[in-house]
Amino acid sequence: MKQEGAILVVDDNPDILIAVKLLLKQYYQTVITTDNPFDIEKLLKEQQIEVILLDMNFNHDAISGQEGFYWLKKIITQDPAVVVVLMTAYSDITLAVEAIKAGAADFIAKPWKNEQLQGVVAAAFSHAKDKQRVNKLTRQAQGLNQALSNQKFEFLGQSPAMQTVFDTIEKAAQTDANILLTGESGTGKELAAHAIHMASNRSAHPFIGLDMGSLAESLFESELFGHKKGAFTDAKEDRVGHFELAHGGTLFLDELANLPAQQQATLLAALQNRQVTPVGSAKTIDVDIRLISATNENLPQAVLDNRFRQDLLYRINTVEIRLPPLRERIEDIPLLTEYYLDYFNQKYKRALSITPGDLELLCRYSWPGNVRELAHSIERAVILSDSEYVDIRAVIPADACELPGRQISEAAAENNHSYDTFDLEILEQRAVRAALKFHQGNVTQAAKALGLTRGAMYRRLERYDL
Ligand SMILES: Nc1ncnc2c1ncn2[C@@H]1O[C@H](COP(=O)(O)OP(=O)(O)OP(=O)(O)O)[C@@H](O)[C@H]1O
Repeated sequence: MKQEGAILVVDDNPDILIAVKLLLKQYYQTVITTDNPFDIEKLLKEQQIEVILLDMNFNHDAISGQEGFYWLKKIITQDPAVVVVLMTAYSDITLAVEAIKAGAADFIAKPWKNEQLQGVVAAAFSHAKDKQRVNKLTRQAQGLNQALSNQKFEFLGQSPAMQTVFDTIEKAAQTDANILLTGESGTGKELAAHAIHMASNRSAHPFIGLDMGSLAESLFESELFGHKKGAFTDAKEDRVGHFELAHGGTLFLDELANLPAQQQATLLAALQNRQVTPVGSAKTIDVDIRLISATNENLPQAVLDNRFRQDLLYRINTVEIRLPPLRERIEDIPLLTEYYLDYFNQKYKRALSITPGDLELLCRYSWPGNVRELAHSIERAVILSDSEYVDIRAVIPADACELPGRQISEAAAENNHSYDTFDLEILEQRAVRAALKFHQGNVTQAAKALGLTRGAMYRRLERYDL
């Protein structure tokens, strides 16, 4: 079987070109030849070339090898990943050393034995593959660092609605299916995307997110597919696109509902072909990604309104997961409150608690900004508090505090405990411990909260060895 990849042979002698081609095409998929070194630049732009066999003298009678050095430098500047082997009829050891110092991988003297040429080309090829691998890894690592530096929270929930979400995530994560996450802003779509990635067999590879909503139209292709240096005025360096960064891993495209028609078509083509072409390059790059998309819009409606391509919707929503708004799962509010109170207590070096009355307020409020708003409200409350308790009234809208209340949300309170036992003695012991913790060891207050006299409380402390 022939090895994948391409070799370019550049020599002004047509007999040599024919001889090398006949030999190498038995082993390599693509062997290109040219007698004109001015073709090199164009050929390198048009396709991926791993190895170049380069003559050192192109003018008749030239023997210094200077031309070979000139073209060698040009090639290395244009594509540092290409491996160059220099050839000359007038070999001498000094030239060989100089060529290698100038960046050639090897040097071969004409006339050569076929086995010798084959050996040198095979070594150059494996060197080229290594270079490509290192290049790709370096570029992925840059993207990874960026992705990892984002602070991520735990993805929590104990309501039945969230249990369904977790179950679907677990099932879908094992497959390579494209997943569409829907739900209002702040319901946790990005956290869900992370959770899917971490539960998948792509978790050792990058998770790369891109917010399409904040992407300037002119940067769309460059951000997604990358660009070559000089492709447009601001392209000062080569840039790796998000598709390529996510190779082997997960690409998360957030807020993709408002893409203009042209960009929808471009995105669809990349997803269908599993290939991208950086701006300013003619070479395509194969990409292996799992796509997770997110939107807070109703995409089927957008299709009916002719704002979103139906074929793109079918491509991205193999599995659809809806993140329910927080007001549909108030059972999650106590758990989330406890988590964020802990988190911000640590962050701001405080030890604040929340009163049952304030927890009730949180459970009654409708949270239009969902969990993000809850987390921000708790952070503000921690920052503003002067006492040992957070003051929720100071951070949620005044009219929300005046709502006729259920007493502390019963659903919330009940679901905050998952019963692994109904043994009353064990439950009582846990309640006593929890009350003590809540009142920071103050026995009188804990007894009052439990509806016990101080005497009854002390008997229980003794019985449970607390
Ligand atoms: N289930 C959850 N558990 C813990 N925190 C959560 C949860 N859901 C959301 N959050 C919090 O809310 C914030 C917003 O979540 P996320 O960015 O995932 O929402 P989103 O649905 O992607 O929002 P948008 O549509 O605005 O991009 C997170 O940073 C996190 O603090």
